[in-house]
Amino acid sequence: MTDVLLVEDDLSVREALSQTLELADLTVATAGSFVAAQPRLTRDLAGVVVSDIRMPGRDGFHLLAQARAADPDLPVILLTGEGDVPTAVRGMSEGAFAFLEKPCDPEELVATVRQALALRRATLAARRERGAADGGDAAARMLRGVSPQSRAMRDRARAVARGSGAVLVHGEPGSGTSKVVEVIHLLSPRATGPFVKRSAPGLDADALAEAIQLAEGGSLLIDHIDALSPTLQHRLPEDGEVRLLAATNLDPVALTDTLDAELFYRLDGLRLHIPPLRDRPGDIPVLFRHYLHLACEQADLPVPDVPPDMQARLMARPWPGNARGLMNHAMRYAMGLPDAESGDGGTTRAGLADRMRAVERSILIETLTRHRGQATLAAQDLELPRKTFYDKLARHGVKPEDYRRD
Ligand SMILES: Nc1ncnc2c1ncn2[C@@H]1O[C@H](COP(=O)(O)OP(=O)(O)OP(=O)(O)O)[C@@H](O)[C@H]1O
Repeated sequence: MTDVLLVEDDLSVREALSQTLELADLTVATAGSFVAAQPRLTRDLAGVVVSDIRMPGRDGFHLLAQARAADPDLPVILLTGEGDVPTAVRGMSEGAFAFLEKPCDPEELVATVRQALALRRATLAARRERGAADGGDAAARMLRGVSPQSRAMRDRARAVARGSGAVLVHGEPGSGTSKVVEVIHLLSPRATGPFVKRSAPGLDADALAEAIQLAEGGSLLIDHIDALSPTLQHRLPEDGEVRLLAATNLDPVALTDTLDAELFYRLDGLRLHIPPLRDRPGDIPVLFRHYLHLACEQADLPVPDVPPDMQARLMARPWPGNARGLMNHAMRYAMGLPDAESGDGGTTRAGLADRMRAVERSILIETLTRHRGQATLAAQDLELPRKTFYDKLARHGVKPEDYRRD
């Protein structure tokens, strides 16, 4: 398998670069021209491309265009003469992954290639995953991610679902704890029974009793179990009619402070941990693209390109809000809004009117979703007269009944 396809017409430079890469344990295939490289530029190429710009005949820009035509996600690193800023700017605007000046600093070359390769591997794994997800189970369909951690998490969810005792899912805020709990229910023999979800903060005895009744034959999720009052901890369902599934954003060790020992050990029997997104960067491009597609679909906007260098930057960020933070970021990107976290100017793909329209549409949908499709409540929430609200819905082709949940 090739890690790097190196395209360089000068034999001595080609050999020197090859050696640098091979010393870093990278597998290199070489080509002396565009024509020699062309047949290898395919969607399946498991490596990345490093190419000189100035070559007799078709140059590095032709090669970049050819690579992007074969696969827009294929990272291409271009090499140019010292101080050639206009060429570098052109290369980046045409979608190069990175630009390096010759003679290359070996460390910088290797680091850039490794970064591009990590992205390439994540892209190819995501494609395989997408192929496998069609027709897969709830874990494959609902829990996106191609990292080994995500695979292990899906397997663990399947194993936990087969059990019958209470379950504890823990992970940082926004990492997907409630989503994973839902998947566990859907994979369990109780999948045909109800799935009832209640959040511990603010839950009182009557509401809990009602939830237990509703969940008969199915599962009850108590989200943020750490906030459940001591009295209610004794009123949770016993194993039997209702399966208790709990989620928390705390470390289980901290739960011993707030949970009754008996409940703690009951939950401790089947535990599942969701690693933070920063520990599984391979999942970032997949999740980002997934949410970008959803956001564009919702706002009725064309799906923008996600250039490889942007994907690499996303992978390098710490994502304190985990999957939820990434999802918000994808929504903002879809609408061409500035990036709140990195402070850059964002994109200006759509004109102001289009972006305002997209924002309005997404606020209408979000409000309707929150009020479970009840137009009157949504209109009140947005402080709009009913008629104005309905006019806006009609203009955006949004139907309240699509958001109704009973
Ligand atoms: N692996 C994943 N694939 C697809 N979507 C995911 C994944 N993990 C999380 N999400 C999405 O991220 C968002 C946050 O997930 P969820 O609400 O389950 O997080 P949480 O840990 O319960 O957060 P909190 O406890 O802060 O409310 C949801 O919209 C969820 O669908």
